[in-house]
Amino acid sequence: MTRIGLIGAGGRMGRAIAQVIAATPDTEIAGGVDRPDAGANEIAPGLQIMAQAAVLAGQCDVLVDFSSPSALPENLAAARAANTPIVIGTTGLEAQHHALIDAAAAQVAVLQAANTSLGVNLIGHLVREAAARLGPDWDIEVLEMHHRHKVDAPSGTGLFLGTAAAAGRGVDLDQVSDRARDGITGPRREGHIGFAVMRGGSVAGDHQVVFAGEGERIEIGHRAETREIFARGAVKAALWLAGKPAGRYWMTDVLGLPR
Ligand SMILES: NC(=O)C1=CN([C@@H]2O[C@H](COP(=O)(O)OP(=O)(O)OC[C@H]3O[C@@H](n4cnc5c(N)ncnc54)[C@H](O)[C@@H]3O)[C@@H](O)[C@H]2O)C=CC1
Ligand SMILES: O=C(O)C1=N[C@H](C(=O)O)C[C@H](O)C1
Repeated sequence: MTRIGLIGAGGRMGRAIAQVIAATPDTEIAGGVDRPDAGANEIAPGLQIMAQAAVLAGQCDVLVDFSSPSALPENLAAARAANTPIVIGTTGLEAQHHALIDAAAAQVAVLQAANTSLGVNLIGHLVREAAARLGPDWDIEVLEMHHRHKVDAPSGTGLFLGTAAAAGRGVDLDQVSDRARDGITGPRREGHIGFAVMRGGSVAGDHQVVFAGEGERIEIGHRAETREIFARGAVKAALWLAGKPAGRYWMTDVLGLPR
């Protein structure tokens, strides 16, 4: 039996993951953590949501964190103190968060993934391949749309796909990223990777990478029809990570895809 501790348990993903755990053999919810003021009381009948990740970390085999970037330092500290592996699905992470993840991964198993679905991780590979094979005269744009409640932009997945495209070209995304265009922008900057963001309704997550050449266009995309696909991937990742030695792992390791 693998006991999973859920951080962000009262949120949309926390609740979706709890449902997948309940339907997965030999897996159970050890408990859940959320902000005391979030208004969520029970993660499942009789299983109270608690406030401290440090307590939960000592009661489970693996932590799964879909909460907020501001919670990450405390969650990583809890994982380290209890020597409990942790899956991080939270997005909106910045350089300082990745530095904390790297430091934690020296001591405990950490898997961070902006998107835990099979489909997105597969297209990440296809995008890198396409970018590597197409010349610099093919302009690359990343488009994404999400539900009206999403708080970070571009999405973690959009940035993951942009990073894959940049890696295919052998460049650093930070050096070539165009995140916002407004007003008299001037012509497109050669070699840059653009991002366009839409928010509205209940969209679970749409992503498209467009390679625009002279007279033709290639589009590699993915549409999430339900957040259950992320929840299934998160549980799969947790079961894979439980018991692993310290290190930084990737969703591609779980899915048997090239890194
Ligand atoms: N990796 C993936 O495949 C996916 C990642 N996400 C990401 O997961 C995160 C959560 O998404 P949703 O569930 O839609 O958001 P949500 O807002 O519904 O849930 C987040 C939960 O975390 C809780 N939380 C916030 N700060 C906390 C803290 N300091 N300690 C404990 N709990 C805290 C909130 O109270 C809330 O209940 C976002 O960053 C989102 O982008 C979402 C879907 C898929
Ligand atoms: O907030 C969401 O909902 C999602 N967030 C992740 C992201 O930022 O890429 C993954 C998925 O697209 C849904």
